Amino acid sequence: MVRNKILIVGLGLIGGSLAKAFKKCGYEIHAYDIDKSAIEKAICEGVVKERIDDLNETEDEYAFSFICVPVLESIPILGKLSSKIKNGIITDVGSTKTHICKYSIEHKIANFIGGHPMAGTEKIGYKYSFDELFNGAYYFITPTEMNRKEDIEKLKNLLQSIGCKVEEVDYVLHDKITAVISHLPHVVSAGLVNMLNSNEIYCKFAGGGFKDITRISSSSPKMWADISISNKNMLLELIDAYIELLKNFKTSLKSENYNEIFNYFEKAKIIRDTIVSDEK
Ligand SMILES: NC(=O)c1ccc[n+]([C@@H]2O[C@H](COP(=O)([O-])OP(=O)(O)OC[C@H]3O[C@@H](n4cnc5c(N)ncnc54)[C@H](O)[C@@H]3O)[C@@H](O)[C@H]2O)c1
Ligand SMILES: O=C(O)C(=O)C[C@]1(C(=O)O)C=C[C@@H](O)C=C1
Repeated sequence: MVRNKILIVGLGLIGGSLAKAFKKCGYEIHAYDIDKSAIEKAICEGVVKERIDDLNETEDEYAFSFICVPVLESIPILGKLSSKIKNGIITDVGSTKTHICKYSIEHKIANFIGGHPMAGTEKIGYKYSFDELFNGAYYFITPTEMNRKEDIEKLKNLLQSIGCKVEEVDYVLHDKITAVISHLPHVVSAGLVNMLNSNEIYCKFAGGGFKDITRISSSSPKMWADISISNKNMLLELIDAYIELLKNFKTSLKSENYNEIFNYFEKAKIIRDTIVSDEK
């Protein structure tokens, strides 16, 4: 294992941004992607040193290997990598953690530690990646009983070196938190856009408010289909709770209960203003 070598599998928005941030810190980056053009671009830019053509041939030479592909693709890749990489730490960036952590426990992959940066954009692919994406962002890691304390510390140190605020959390709790603050909002945002049904008049006049609440609907459909399936049970519960909330609003509106309607908006304003004022 070489201390300064990092393997990135999936050189898209997140993998590319990690590669750029680690390269800036002096690491040598090797990368694998089914889209070879992304890697060729990164080699031309001097971000990636070497393209890996076949994961089955991966050498056990990386201090860290990051799996940065859509979540349903991540598990077979972890299977392949873990049969080759025995010394370095393997981690991922997937938006859900239960599936992959359970897989690592069932297959006794003690050098795998789940991870997930709470930073991203609605853009897709390496060309939109940038080295500052994770600077100042929360980054969940979801260690399990199997992991060695020193590996957890090594991963934390690496992530802190690129500016992340690392939070250790249980993988089931992780999927609950992200279902509330990320997965349901993406389902709702896409729903609002789908309500327009490509109607020309609605699309023409959609203004700032609509664009703000639906920015994230320009994200990768593959990434969000994978996340939805992977966090199905949490998401189903939340969709029920959200429908209930809308039903209550509907009842207040039908009866023109002004106080209830006012409270619905006031409560939201108070909570959101707190979240936004906490941002640095
Ligand atoms: N975009 C975000 O805001 C965000 C934030 C945090 C975490 N994530 C997670 O990061 C991961 C990657 O998302 P992204 O936004 O970088 O997506 P992306 O589409 O920009 O990049 C994914 C890359 O993986 C490659 N890829 C896909 N399947 C592959 C396979 N089987 N083998 C090798 N390469 C493959 C694609 O060619 C692409 O280059 C996802 O698991 C997502 O849940 C995304
Ligand atoms: O800012 C965005 O575009 C995002 O959607 C980023 C976002 C999020 O929902 O906050 C998306 C998925 C991730 O797993 C983490 C971050």
